[in-house]
Amino acid sequence: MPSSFRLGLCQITVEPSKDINLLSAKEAVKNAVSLGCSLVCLPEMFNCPYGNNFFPLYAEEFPSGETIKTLASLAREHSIYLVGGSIPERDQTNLYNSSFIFGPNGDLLAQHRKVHLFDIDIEGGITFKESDTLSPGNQITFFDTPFCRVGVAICYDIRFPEFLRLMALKGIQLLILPAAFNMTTGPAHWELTMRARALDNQIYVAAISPARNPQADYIAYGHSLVTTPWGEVLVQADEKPRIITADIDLDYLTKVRQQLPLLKHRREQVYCDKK
Ligand SMILES: NC(=O)CC(=O)C(=O)O
Repeated sequence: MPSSFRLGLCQITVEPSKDINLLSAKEAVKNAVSLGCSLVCLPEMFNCPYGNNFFPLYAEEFPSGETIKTLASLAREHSIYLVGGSIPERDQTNLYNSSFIFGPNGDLLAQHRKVHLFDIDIEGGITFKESDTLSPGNQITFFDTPFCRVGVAICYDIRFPEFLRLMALKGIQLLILPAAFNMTTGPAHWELTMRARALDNQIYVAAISPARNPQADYIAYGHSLVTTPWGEVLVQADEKPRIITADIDLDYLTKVRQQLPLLKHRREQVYCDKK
């Protein structure tokens, strides 16, 4: 099993046109591959502006949707693992915020439906209610590669430590998080939350945002980043369209876990004790 590999994060701008978004995604994935990446990731809602008025209009069904077919053929064409950010997915009468993950032969390896819906109302900041149009998923998601076990969650899911701990206990070593924090929560919590989840689970965390688009109703923060199992930021973009890469080193992860054995030192019985 190779002990390191290169990860590519495609921070593309999301426009009102789905066609333009698919072209940007294709171009960015091609560029990430030319930089030597074998696992490539796109942002949350990369084919659709982030808004309840857009989700039903841009939603696609598996496997016939245009974006879904594009992702499968991109993975096959470049022979890569592709975490297809997320898109609005229609399944009968429900809509989900879903990530489709494809392997090097273009087969679907996993699908994650955002579990924690972003229903918030921050005074002087931002109000959003995903549950006006979306339904929640109900499970954790991970898949295996020749390099390591990879977990996938979407944006607000990262704020729930119990959820990430479940994934860590299933053996994930890298979390891929398509995400779109905003101009209120991004500056306050983006880096802190990614570093905290990486540190407490001793995993790599890669969070992929859309580039900041000041014309959008919902303005994404940008700053896609990768953190190490030690809680450091390995690489971070600014707010512009960028491709960033990171070499994920599984020997380093093992060393951190050996020297500071947090997962082994858990006292589950104490945590479950009901007084
Ligand atoms: N957009 C989200 O799902 C989450 C977010 O912006 C935040 O947690 O902050």
